[in-house]
Amino acid sequence: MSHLAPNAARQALRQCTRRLSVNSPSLISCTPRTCIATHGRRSYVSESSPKNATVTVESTIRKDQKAFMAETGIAAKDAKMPTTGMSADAMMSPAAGILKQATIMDEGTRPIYLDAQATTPTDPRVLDAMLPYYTGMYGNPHSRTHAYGWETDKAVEQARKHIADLIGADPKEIIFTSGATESNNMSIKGVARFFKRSGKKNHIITCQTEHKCVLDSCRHLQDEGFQITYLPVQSNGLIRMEDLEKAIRPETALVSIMTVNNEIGVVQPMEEIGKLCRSKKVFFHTDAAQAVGKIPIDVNKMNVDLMSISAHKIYGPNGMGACYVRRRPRVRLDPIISGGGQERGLRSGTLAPALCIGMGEAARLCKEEMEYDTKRIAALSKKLKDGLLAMEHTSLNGDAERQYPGCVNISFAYVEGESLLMALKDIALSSGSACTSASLEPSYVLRALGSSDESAHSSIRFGIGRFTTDAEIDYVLEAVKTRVNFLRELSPLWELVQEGVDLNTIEWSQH
Ligand SMILES: Cc1ncc(COP(=O)(O)O)c(C=O)c1O
Ligand code: FES
Repeated sequence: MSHLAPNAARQALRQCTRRLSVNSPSLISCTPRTCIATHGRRSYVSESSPKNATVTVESTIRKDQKAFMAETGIAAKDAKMPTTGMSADAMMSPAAGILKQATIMDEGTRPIYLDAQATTPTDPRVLDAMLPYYTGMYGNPHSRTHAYGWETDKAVEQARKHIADLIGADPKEIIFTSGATESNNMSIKGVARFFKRSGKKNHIITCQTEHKCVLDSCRHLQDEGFQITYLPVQSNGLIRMEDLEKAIRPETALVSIMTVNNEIGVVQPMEEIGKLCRSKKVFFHTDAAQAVGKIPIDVNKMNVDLMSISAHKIYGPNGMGACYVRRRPRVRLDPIISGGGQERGLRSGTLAPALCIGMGEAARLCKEEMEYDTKRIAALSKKLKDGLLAMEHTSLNGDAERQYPGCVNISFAYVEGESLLMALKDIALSSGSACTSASLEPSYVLRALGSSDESAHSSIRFGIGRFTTDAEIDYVLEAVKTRVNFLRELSPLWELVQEGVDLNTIEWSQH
């Protein structure tokens, strides 16, 4: 049974505003129960287990929309079905057909969301867990003298336990932060500055394909006199263990290598790195923002000493994260935020209970549903990858085996990435990380893999998440195929390729 009283306010909050497809009727909202019946989305009402929901999750938009229309009385003419094939007329009249379909959407409709690495939608069950801590239960969890403080503290500690359980840690080793950016700053600068004070070590090893917040933290430390080694990666995106071993020196304080890359999804050899670092008595930090909750993580098996986690990548709230800091052997670090000494003195400031509790619930759900989510996401990923790679001149970026399936990065040769993104406006996609998406520079991650500027420019990241549906993938596949073909037809280079000209043999005149 649902644990929530069915009053009007709750009903309103439970209304789902998610749109399943670009062509869904505008302003859809529904309660979880009607939603699961009509739109195939997993219910967050507790009596519905994910297993029971499987049958509806895979239902098609077409069927969903018929049911929705019958239920809401929306006339068929008002609700367009997603077209899974282009009409001959549209193909004949490209500008009027193909791009129009991409850019002109009914008022209120939103693109299909396929950018799960940038952020994930908050799971309604997470929001449910958070709400009481924004209203009645508003105590400061650090207040020790009354029940308001005690009840909030209890819930915050329960959340801490859920996060610890997800990564095989002790709850005392979880420090709440504002996100993975802060956790990365805290780990890298904190360990480095501790060692600098003790005058012992002044060297850090990281990797060229890390997230900007890791690279930038290292650059700041360089200004403070630290030496940094930026390890290269192989063409599959993985580091070479020999390179790491060679780079470790007696002065090395920390190795920071991410678990899952946010642009290409490759999973670095965590256990091997951890084993090597432990044997050399070097602390091992990992940015696991894209890994925790998605793949099994055990900080002890991996010999990880510090780990950065983000709540909004696991269907939890934005502006929330955690840092795992090992207690045995104890990791020493200087705090970057000082004050009242909360969070073991490592991160002062009053906690935001609702955010902590939301992150805890998100972690609990990830653990409980990881097997189920992984199966679904892997199946959708396979379908997408197989479909896209069956097109001419497309290639997968990153190692095909050691890759988190929810992150699919594909290069479409002879198509300019920005043009393709513009032609795919009905799908929310990105060519790389959200924080660098405003820049027209080719991705530094793909460049580190050895991609040419052109190839990096023509790459798109497809991020599949918990709420992505089979019908959405069908739509995306068809749309990408049609629009890539359309853009290629406009490209003079493509024409030459079709004529059998090897572009590498052409000497371009300089003007
Ligand atoms: C690998 C990686 N590290 C760090 C971050 C930053 O996380 P947050 O938004 O929680 O600060 C992100 C998200 O953009 C990420 O993908
Ligand atoms: S509209 Fe909420 S998922 Fe159906």
